[in-house]
Amino acid sequence: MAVYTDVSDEALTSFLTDYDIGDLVAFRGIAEGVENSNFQLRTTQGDFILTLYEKRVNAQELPWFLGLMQHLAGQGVSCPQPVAARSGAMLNTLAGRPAAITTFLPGVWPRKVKAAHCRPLGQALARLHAAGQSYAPVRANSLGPDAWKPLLESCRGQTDSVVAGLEAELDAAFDHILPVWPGQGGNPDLPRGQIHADLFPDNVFFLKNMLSGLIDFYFACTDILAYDIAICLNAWCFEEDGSFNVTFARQLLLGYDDVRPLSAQERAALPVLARGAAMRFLLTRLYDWINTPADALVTPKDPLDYVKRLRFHLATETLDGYGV
Ligand SMILES: Nc1ncnc2c1ncn2[C@@H]1O[C@H](COP(=O)(O)OP(=O)(O)OP(=O)(O)O)[C@@H](O)[C@H]1O
Ligand SMILES: N[C@@H](CCO)C(=O)O
Repeated sequence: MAVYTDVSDEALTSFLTDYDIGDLVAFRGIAEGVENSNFQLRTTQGDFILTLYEKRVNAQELPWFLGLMQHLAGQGVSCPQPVAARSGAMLNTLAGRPAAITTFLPGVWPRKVKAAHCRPLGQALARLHAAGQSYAPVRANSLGPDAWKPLLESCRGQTDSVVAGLEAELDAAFDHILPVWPGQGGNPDLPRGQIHADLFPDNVFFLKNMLSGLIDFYFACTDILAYDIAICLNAWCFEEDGSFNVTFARQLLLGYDDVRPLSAQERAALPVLARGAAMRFLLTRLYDWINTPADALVTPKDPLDYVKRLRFHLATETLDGYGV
């Protein structure tokens, strides 16, 4: 569950007096998610989401995230739109945490991914990338390649508790990613821009088989656009048994091409970007796996799923090898 910070009725009522969103009708914590505390808020004017930002979010970066969401929504991307208080501030404080209210997006995320989800996903991702081009502020990817070795270092000595030999396996895997990473030996000229960087199924809503919106922009950053596709290949195109679903991947790429055709250089970079994406999520899951106390309210996600994905990508040199 993800309500790390309790909000009292009094604190909420006082907080809402700074906003022009009507009177409170209902308020409940949202169990899903692992990063921040989220609450659903119903007022006489409609539904909203209240987010209290927790451990992994750097409060100084929140204006960048909220500004991006506002910009994307203004460009027609269906995503939560920050609601400003009467003072004009989108970011305020509640229960001692930075807090923001955003619009509520109707829809449900797919519990079981189907091929029919993947083309609209690709289209929405490409639209996000296109709309992000006119958002000038830059945020470096704090979980990019420079962060990976330090993350593994912070787990050193405990990594093999996940699976025997994992530490040595990851040390060796770096040699097949970092020296060929775009700009570090690989193609330095791949198009860059604002990327979502965490577009997993639980961040994409569908309504009556149509994609209704994207949420959770708190890992968004300025990076290689095709890296976002590589993240989606990892998050959407593997079966529970660890096998790669070529149909899903084809649909994802077709959808992306519908809106923003990938260049040959971007396609050629996808295998190494997919390795990096698998490494990034493997490492943050590994860190959480090792550092989450057994009695914590949140169940850490299994790093092994991403060990399997990484192994698959390391064994696959070119996009032809993926069958797409
Ligand atoms: N704008 C929104 N409209 C509707 N529901 C939302 C919105 N934002 C968040 N939610 C709900 O809150 C849940 C958790 O949100 P979110 O994914 O942003 O949390 P998180 O803690 O950052 O999680 P994680 O990073 O693990 O995905 C979502 O699954 C969804 O049910
Ligand atoms: N999407 C991430 C967790 C949220 O940051 C994962 O599945 O590891």
